[in-house]
Amino acid sequence: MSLLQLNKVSKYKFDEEKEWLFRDITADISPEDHIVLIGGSGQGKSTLLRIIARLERLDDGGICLEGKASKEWKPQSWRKKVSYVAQKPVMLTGSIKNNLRTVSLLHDRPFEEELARRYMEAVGLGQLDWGKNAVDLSGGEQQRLALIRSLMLNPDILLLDEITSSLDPGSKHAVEQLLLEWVSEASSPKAYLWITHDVEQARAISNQVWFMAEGCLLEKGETTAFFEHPNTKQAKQFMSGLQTEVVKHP
Ligand SMILES: Nc1ncnc2c1ncn2[C@@H]1O[C@H](COP(=O)(O)OP(=O)(O)OP(=O)(O)O)[C@@H](O)[C@H]1O
Repeated sequence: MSLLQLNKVSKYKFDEEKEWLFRDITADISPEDHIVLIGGSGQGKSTLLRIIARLERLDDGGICLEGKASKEWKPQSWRKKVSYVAQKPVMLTGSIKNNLRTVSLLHDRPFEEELARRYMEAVGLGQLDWGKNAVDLSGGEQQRLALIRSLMLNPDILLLDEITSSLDPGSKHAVEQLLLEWVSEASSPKAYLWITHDVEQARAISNQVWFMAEGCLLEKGETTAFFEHPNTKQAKQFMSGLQTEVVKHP
């Protein structure tokens, strides 16, 4: 059963007249899909995530959630079910507590303080004073707070844009563990679509891979199969580039 469908989703580059950034992306997200979205820089991965989050418009094609076209959904109802965590987190004004509460209140959900404390502890933010101004947090602390804000909404699909890019290895591992627990302990199935450039992370946290190259979704497949036997020469080249990087920067 598919939860979200992308049907020929296409986007123009914004600085090039009528040149496609990507074209005809057709794919499904099912309730228990844990997908990593990988590909070279500038392929449009973040743009695709922002389109799915309805923060940017598409130029062609369509998206359905629960079988209903996006234009039939109010943006707020959509965002209760599909929550986006940006690579560069945007903090709401005021305290950490205000950040944790506001999103729940905006979406008509009660604020579950106990749960917020458990999530904060799980990602190593248990010691923070909730009265502290959120904009004064470090980049890595803001990334984790933004993630927890989204988890508090209990969405069906999380869209995660390189959310561990500013984190030390221990904090990165803690975030991965929290997300794995979140999907395994939830009372209803949870999906995520996670952009990462970290192959080890991709293998650890996904059961599906989407690979973007040459302006399209060139490969989709089960994680182990993709990493062991990529089908396209572009995916093989991409993976060998990553291995060279690992050798250069062990
Ligand atoms: N709204 C937009 N419309 C069209 N083009 C965009 C838009 N936003 C970004 N771009 C351009 O598209 C390209 C891809 O950007 P994007 O950040 O989506 O790629 P990415 O695959 O996520 O890259 P990276 O892995 O480096 O983060 C960039 O050249 C950017 O300038």
